[in-house]
Amino acid sequence: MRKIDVCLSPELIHLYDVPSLAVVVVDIFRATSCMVTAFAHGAKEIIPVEKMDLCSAYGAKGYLTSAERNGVTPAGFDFDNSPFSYQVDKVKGAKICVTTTNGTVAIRKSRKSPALYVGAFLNISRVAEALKKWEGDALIVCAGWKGKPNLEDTLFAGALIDLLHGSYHVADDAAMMALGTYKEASANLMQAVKGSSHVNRLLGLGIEKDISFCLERDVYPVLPGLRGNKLVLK
Ligand SMILES: O=C(O)[C@H](CS(=O)(=O)O)OP(=O)(O)O
Repeated sequence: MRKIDVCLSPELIHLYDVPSLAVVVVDIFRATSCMVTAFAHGAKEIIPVEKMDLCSAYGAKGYLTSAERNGVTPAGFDFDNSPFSYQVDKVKGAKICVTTTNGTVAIRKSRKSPALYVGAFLNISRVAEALKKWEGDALIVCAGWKGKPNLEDTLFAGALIDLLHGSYHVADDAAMMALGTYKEASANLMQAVKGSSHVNRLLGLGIEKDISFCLERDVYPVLPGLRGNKLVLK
């Protein structure tokens, strides 16, 4: 049977043979939740970049721009890092360039995967369907926070592995840990993330509604994936 593993932080990605694996990149709070929301509202493509000046350069070429560092958006960009900001008409048909603290770093480090998908609770069943069709092994890459693992991305990894029961074997301890953590928390994810470092940071910014929205399951049946340097709908 195929194997599925979890990379708990992009800092650990050198331990995995990414070019041979389908990869699901996840940054629940909030980059991949925003990307899924943007595609569900009609975005045509999203270019993830690591540097803010490159994001601005895409703006000069006609892209809408989204930037965030430490939860805050500097002046001069079109979107912040809230999924609610993408639920607007101007997203329809838009080409968007995005840079965030953690999520876009995880995507760049995973880009050699032959099948890279963007995952969130918002589209988790759609991602599971794609992995069921993939014929090889798979890896869930958690964006974490500045190189450290985090709870919410680990919970997503466990939830996805749970959905793939019978299709994939758990490959290693990180995947076992994610699955066990999710099973313990699944009855009330909001309760489970209370007190976690990322939730505390976001609460400090006054954005509690983002937290509960990003934990909702299967709101948007869309599957963003990487083609070249762009995320597009698969
Ligand atoms: O805006 C977010 O949710 C985070 C900000 S921070 O890293 O927690 O300060 O960025 P993301 O890249 O989406 O993790």
